[in-house]
Amino acid sequence: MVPPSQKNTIDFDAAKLQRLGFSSRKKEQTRPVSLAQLRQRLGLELQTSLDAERILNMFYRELQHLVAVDSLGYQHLSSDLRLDIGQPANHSATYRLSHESEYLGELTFRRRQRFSDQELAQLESLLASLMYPLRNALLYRVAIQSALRDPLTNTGNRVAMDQMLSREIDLARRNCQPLSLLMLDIDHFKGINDEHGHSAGDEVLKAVASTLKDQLRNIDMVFRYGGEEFLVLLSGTPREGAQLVGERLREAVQGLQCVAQGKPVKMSISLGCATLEAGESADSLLQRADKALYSAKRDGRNRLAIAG
Ligand SMILES: Nc1nc2c(ncn2[C@@H]2O[C@H](COP(=O)(O)OP(=O)(O)OP(=O)(O)O)[C@@H](O)[C@H]2O)c(=O)[nH]1
Repeated sequence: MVPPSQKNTIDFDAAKLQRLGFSSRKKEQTRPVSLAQLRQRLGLELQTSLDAERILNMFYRELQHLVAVDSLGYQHLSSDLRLDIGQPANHSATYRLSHESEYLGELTFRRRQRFSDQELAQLESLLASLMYPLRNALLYRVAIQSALRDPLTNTGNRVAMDQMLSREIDLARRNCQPLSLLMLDIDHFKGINDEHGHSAGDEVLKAVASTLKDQLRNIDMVFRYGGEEFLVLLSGTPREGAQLVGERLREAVQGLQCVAQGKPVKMSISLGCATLEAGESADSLLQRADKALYSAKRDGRNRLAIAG
């Protein structure tokens, strides 16, 4: 994604923080403050963002005024959030965070020297300032994620695909790297629905999606493009590599053993593969992949065709 022009951008967080007396300059950051002062500062500063990573980074930075720590680790697995700031060290203090029985993740402070009881008490007191901002950030993250995911297959949806595709095209151009995509469609899916029922059809969609995700390194690059159509984005991958990946996906789906109402469900996919050309738009790349998919269908299905 191209960063917004500096000229037209007001960084509200930075502007607000400077007005409140929080400068990002290193010298001022290390000046010691009292626990009460720091809690007040954190109370103001942490509410300036809804981004969990940013909030934890601010917390880590401000924390140094009172208790110097070498690193801060955080994880909230169900939000797929994991963060390590600073340098590893052997002494640690870990806290399981929760608010009104809502789990908010696990936070670990690390340091080369042991923490004294007084320091631990201070850290615990500061954690209270983190609770609400972190909880809001986690809720925001869930909302954003659900807006970008297809709930049935847990792959990216069309909106996510559009965003990711234009970002990947920009990156591929900037870094002079190849970018390929596979457009794939389940063969005779209408027949599966008709013969086994719509809910069996849904199960097939889920099974295919999870096979695609299992076979690929980066699960964020699988999108449900239409009813029974998926799109796989392969960054840094030239045509030959994409062809190999496509064949692997085709074989994996063919090998799936689904059963509906005691009867086996035969499954296969057809794929169209296209690799970004110099100066090509996202629409043109998608169209070429779609055309290739169409010719794979026309030539008998359960096969991969390469775009011209
Ligand atoms: N179960 C289920 N079916 C869906 C969903 N979305 C689309 N479909 C069905 O997918 C079928 C797609 O049928 P077609 O476009 O004719 O394609 P096809 O039968 O796969 O035939 P080919 O692509 O030519 O091999 C339609 O019957 C849709 O109703 C969904 O979310 N769940």
